[in-house]
Amino acid sequence: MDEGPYAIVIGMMGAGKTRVGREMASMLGLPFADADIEIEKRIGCTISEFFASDGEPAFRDVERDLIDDFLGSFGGVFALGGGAPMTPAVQDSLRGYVDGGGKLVYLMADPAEAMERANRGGGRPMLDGDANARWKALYDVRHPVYAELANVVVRTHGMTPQMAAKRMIDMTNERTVNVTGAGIEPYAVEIGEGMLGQLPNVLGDKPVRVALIHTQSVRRHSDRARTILRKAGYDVSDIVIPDAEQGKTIDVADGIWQRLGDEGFTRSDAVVGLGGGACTDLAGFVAATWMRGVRYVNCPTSLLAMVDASTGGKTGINTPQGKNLVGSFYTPAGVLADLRTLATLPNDIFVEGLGEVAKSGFIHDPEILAILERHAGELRDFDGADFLGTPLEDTVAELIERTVRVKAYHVSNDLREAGLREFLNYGHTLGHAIEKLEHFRWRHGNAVAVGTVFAAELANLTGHLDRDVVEYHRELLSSLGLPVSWDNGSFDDVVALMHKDKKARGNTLRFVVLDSIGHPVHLDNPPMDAVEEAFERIRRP
Ligand SMILES: NC(=O)c1ccc[n+]([C@@H]2O[C@H](COP(=O)([O-])OP(=O)(O)OC[C@H]3O[C@@H](n4cnc5c(N)ncnc54)[C@H](O)[C@@H]3O)[C@@H](O)[C@H]2O)c1
Ligand SMILES: O=C(O)C(=O)C[C@@H](O)[C@H](O)[C@H](O)COP(=O)(O)O
Repeated sequence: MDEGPYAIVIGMMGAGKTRVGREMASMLGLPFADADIEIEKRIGCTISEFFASDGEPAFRDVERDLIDDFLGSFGGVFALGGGAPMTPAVQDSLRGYVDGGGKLVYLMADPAEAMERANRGGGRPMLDGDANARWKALYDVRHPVYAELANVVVRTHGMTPQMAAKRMIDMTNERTVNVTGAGIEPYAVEIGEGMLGQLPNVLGDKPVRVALIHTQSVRRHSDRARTILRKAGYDVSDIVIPDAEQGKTIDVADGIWQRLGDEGFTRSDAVVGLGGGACTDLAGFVAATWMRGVRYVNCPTSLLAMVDASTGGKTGINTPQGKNLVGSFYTPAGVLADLRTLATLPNDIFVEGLGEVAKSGFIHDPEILAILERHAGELRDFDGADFLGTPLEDTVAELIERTVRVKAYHVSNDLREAGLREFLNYGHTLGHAIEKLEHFRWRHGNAVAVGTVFAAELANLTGHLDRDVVEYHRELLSSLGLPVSWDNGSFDDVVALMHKDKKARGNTLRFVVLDSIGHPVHLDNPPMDAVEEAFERIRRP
């Protein structure tokens, strides 16, 4: 969300909207505004006086106008009066705010505490008479409306204002995408700071032993996960695998099967994969195969794993012949994308992940492309050490959520890749060949980026795509620091590898190309001279 309040706080009188909202704003270094205070400035008297002179309907009109003004122009934390969300026009505005990515926080205090605070000092026209009875009656009417409108609910019982503000910040950073569909046990992809803390909730109480599979490079995060798991009472086996594609092999899987056997892992035990996409692919493969399938949770720590690899249940390993040639569709019990892990992610690996983000924009969500365009410079200069708590974190969280939504849409409708899901493979037909020919020294997201330019060229040569969209691929990807050309292999070698692509059928090569942005189509068996010419075009820098 680029414009409008960072967060809007709603809730009952006395819930602490002003106190906690102000605290939250100050922690974030943002301005704070309270609608009631702003209204008093606008009407030139107290709200009680205005109620007495003009009545509640006139007050609600002023309130509605002011809220609309602030929705369009105020960038901080905005607390509304308790009755504001009851006005239908305000409800419409708040729904629009949430639909546009806004965070509408329902601050829920303990009723006794809230009543006591609401009564303190008087001056609340809505509580005239028996204040507690009035508060309760209002609560009965307002609570369902608040709960329906808000996309974040924060319970503050027993918390200091500082604790509640911190909780609001953590919760407003959380985003959830649900994956459902035929053949899928529904699960959630939870995105936000501190998500690793949810591991015990997602694993549940059936597993006694948990295999925590990770690489050395994410030790800091796996240490945290191990502590969380041990505190929750699990018997944790810490399993370190070789980094990146070296971990996606049958030998590594075999080593883990041996350990699981030696350590008495049963069918009710579980696997946690914590790391980049290579690690989550391997961990998922182990989970899918151990005793024909045990529960597993993915904790992606790279951008690419957060936006793509951790969701959808494609698990697998490479073989000497090619990429991901052995594996299964096996759905995780949950995905916890803890943004804190990005603090250690090197710049080049973050940028690589943007390749899959852009792919999802090209095939399905043009708003992703618009966000990438608007923030290209900041994204290209990503520095994990200086990332958390910045506006860039919010941008990245939105990109992750949107990209996971694209993935969830395709996976939910076609888990086993009978057709629709193949669109997620945009750019991969050449991309996987490049990775293999480069002996995996080229990163996956970089290879996919070049692969999307190749697919765009092929679409242009076969009459699907206008030239300017091909050039748009090059411009956008280059602006993000991604490669758009590759010249380190022969056409014959590339074609031989393309025949091993999982979209190929018999001797037929199959590609995903675009008709226009957001409209992918299948392209089966295109003329080989067009494939070769598209390849020639991506060889030129
Ligand atoms: N299953 C799927 O649907 C799917 C989708 C896309 C990609 N993939 C697979 O994912 C892999 C690519 O994923 P990737 O780009 O994450 O590569 P990767 O797993 O090789 O990770 C990249 C590097 O970053 C390191 N790293 C990861 N998180 C880190 C962190 N927070 N701090 C420091 N270092 C960190 C890793 O150890 C590794 O060295 C490929 O094998 C690809 O085939 C699978
Ligand atoms: O989830 C999918 O389906 C994808 O194709 C997502 C791809 O981005 C991803 O790289 C996937 O691992 C490729 O799968 P493969 O079947 O082509 O090996």
